[in-house]
Amino acid sequence: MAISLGSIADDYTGASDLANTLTKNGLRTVQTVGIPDPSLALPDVDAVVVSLKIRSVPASEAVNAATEAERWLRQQGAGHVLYKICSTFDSTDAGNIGPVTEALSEAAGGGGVLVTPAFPETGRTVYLGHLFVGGQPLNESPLKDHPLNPMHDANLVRILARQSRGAVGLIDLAAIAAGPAAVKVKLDALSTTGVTMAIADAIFERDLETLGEIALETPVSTGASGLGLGLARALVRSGRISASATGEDAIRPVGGLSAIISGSCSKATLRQLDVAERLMPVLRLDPERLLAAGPDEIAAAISWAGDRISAGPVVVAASAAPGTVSRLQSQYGREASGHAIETATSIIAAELVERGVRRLVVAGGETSGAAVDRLAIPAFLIGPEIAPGVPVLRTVGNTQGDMLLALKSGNFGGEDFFTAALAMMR
Ligand SMILES: Nc1ncnc2c1ncn2[C@@H]1O[C@H](COP(=O)(O)OP(=O)(O)OP(=O)(O)O)[C@@H](O)[C@H]1O
Ligand SMILES: O=C(O)[C@@H](O)C(=O)CO
Repeated sequence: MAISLGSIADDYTGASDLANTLTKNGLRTVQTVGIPDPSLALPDVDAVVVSLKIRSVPASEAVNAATEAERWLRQQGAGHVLYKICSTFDSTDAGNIGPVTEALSEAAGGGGVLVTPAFPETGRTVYLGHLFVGGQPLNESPLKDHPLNPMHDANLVRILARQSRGAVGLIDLAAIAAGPAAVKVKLDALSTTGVTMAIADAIFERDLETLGEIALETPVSTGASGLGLGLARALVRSGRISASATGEDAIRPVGGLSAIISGSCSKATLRQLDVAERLMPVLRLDPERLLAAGPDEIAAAISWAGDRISAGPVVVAASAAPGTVSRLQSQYGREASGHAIETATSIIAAELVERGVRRLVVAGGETSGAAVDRLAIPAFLIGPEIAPGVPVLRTVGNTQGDMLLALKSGNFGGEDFFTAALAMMR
């Protein structure tokens, strides 16, 4: 297998979002969970997205995991490696976007790296280095209340500079509108002044097509699904790939029971849970009790779900509104509470799979990572799209047999997302 494009995703929902975009743009794509064991038979594909869980870990850990994945992707033939970050630039002043991007670039011999989280299909645009989420600057959007990385600055040049060793520049919309040659001139000019990473503006898909063409000439880029779209279209335009992917094969029915697990506290997920409550049984976990009386609260949730699940899908959610989340965090600490809740939701997910769940929806990037790790699923084939950024996934090499999953990024999906997902997972 020689692949054309490699990607390292900093969380699992982000990986499936990117894999969805690559598939929609014609690239046969597989999503692996970490670096796959050599014994895992992967299908013949154009692109591999390695899912890591490195968005909220210490920077040195993220750098080590990402550089190891980069080495493996190069061994598979990847000429270009995209570091997939969140379209809302989820990170803190300690990292990890800057440190990982710099490490990947150094491993590939250096040179200026294009960085853009723009993903216009989901309302993420970048103008003069400022990230907008829908109509709001990042720091006024719901991301200001994110449980793990509250975003209080919309200026990506500033944010990236705070977490990086090298200088950060800007490639503005004027350069991008002038086409690939102008972007290349600007990137080269910035590199000669010592800039190692350049935030690139992008508002429309055509901007990302321009960026994709130039990124493909470099060994490494950093961005969200929008840049993936640009790279995929550039590969197809160049004739290196024949755009044959459809995703239909991945959606063959698996049967079994179905369940939804949510640890996402994003505004979109909270609304989706309210809507689901009218249609199916929803258990709201008590996070306070989860932290104080962990195993008992987990056992009670498993028993509640076990009593209902043969009659239809059930939802188990730790999700709460920003005020409740910050009260819990001030009592137990941000990382400790997040980690304890992820552990609880992943145990509940695994127990439900033990009891026959084969169709599983998980909401939240960290929550999905913890659940998929506990289930020890090695890889996914990418099926059709449920909502922008969220495909149906079919397990590859899963010891429990074939399962269908949907890993939903917190802010993605319409208010009926959960029923829409289950309707596509038979
Ligand atoms: N009630 C709660 N109080 C405090 N933290 C919570 C609560 N419920 C869930 N969490 C934690 O909040 C974090 C939510 O992060 P997660 O990445 O899963 O969702 P998200 O941020 O909405 O999704 P994404 O990263 O895909 O946008 C997790 O660490 C989870 O354990
Ligand atoms: O890019 C996005 O917004 C998502 O794929 C994601 O990474 C959220 O966790």
